[in-house]
Amino acid sequence: MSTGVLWVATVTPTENQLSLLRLTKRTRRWNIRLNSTSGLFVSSSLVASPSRSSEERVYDIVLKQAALVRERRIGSSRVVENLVVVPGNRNLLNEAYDRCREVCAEYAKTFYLGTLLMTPERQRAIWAIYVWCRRTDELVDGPNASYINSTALDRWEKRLTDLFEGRPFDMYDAALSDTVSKFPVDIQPFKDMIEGMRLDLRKSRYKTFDELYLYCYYVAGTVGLMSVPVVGISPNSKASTESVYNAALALGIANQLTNILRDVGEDARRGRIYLPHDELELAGISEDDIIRGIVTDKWRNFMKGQIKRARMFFDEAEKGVIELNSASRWPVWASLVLYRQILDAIEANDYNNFTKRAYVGKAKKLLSLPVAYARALVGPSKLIGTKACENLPVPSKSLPKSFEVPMKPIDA
Ligand SMILES: CC(C)=CCC/C(C)=C/CC/C(C)=C/CC/C(C)=C/[C@@H]1[C@@H](COP(=O)(O)OP(=O)(O)O)[C@]1(C)CC/C=C(\C)CC/C=C(\C)CCC=C(C)C
Ligand SMILES: [Mn+2]
Repeated sequence: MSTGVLWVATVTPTENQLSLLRLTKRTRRWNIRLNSTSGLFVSSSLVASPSRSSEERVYDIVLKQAALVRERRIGSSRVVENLVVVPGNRNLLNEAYDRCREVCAEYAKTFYLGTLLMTPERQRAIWAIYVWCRRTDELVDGPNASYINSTALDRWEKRLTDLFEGRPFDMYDAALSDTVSKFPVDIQPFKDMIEGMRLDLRKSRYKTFDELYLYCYYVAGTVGLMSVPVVGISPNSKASTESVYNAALALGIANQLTNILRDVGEDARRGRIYLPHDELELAGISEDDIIRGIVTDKWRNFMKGQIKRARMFFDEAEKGVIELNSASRWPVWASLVLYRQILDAIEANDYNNFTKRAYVGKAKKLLSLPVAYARALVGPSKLIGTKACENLPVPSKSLPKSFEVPMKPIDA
């Protein structure tokens, strides 16, 4: 493959040829699509699905997750068979969480640092969720990936159901089993992440942004939905639960779009293109151009549009971070600020994401932490979204406005 060749096109597009991004409230939430007026791009989501767009379908899941948590139908009442906390088990559980901490500290150093500000119960829970996500991703991306098929993923899902029912298979599962018994975390986003891995096994091209959006939800938006019940919503928040979940989903999507844009060359070498084919076509970029890895003005312009879209998802996510519990805001801000900087790094590399890895240097990372900290000092002040729950006749005791306190003491 002729990688590393930098070719600069002589044609410079005018500003109005660059993609514009629009925020429409068609479905009560954002519908980010590339503008068709320039002739470079079309809206992909509606072209692809004559029925309901992925955004609409995913939004239904968001609503359901928010409702489940509001009604407190998940989490605290679950029966945990094998994890009845007797004195001996408490040590085992501590050890299980400790292993999760080690994995997190090893694989996600900066993020791990951020979690240290959270309450001990929350950090342990986030480590356990992190480890499960990392292991799930490793199934299809790790050293044993070539042995993984849908049957293996079915087995992994069976293990997931078991651990949610209090029958963990190993130590890491035991930590998560304990976490999901203490925090109102639902199984659906976990199942959906496995679905994303299934999709990854059978699909290597995405026709439209609508298709890509669904993939991003599966592998990353789900992380946002899993995390909110643990990081918790501030007791001072006046925002609706849905709007916070929506922001969390947006953060996952933004992170994954960023991942994709950073790894275009690497993914293409693995035979995968996670970019909307219709948008590539309209930009005049062929698959072959991507495989050959040539940076042209067409490519730069295409990338500008994609980066702009990813940033809009980050902006959407920002609105929700301020609504989170004070102690959880710092790690979330830190992860948001650091990930978003990868987009700056792609720009700094003159959009050569074929052969140059966009990364945030150590110094920049360290500088970002106090920035994130300062941002985390700002808590909820304004209303975001509609307060749908306000009109519901719910007894106040059963409606946790925040999850400041875990459902029951961790080692009780
Ligand atoms: C209101 C509001 C904004 C709340 C915040 C909600 C929240 C905490 C969201 C977290 C979002 C987040 C960190 C998403 C991760 C998205 C991601 C990068 C997914 C990656 C998928 C596959 O990627 P790919 O294979 O293409 O790339 P790699 O080369 O493999 O990287 C993942 C790798 C899936 C697995 C995800 C993880 C291992 C990360 C899991 C992280 C957590 C559970 C911690 C989140 C918590 C905090 C406090 C940031
Ligand atoms: Mn991966």
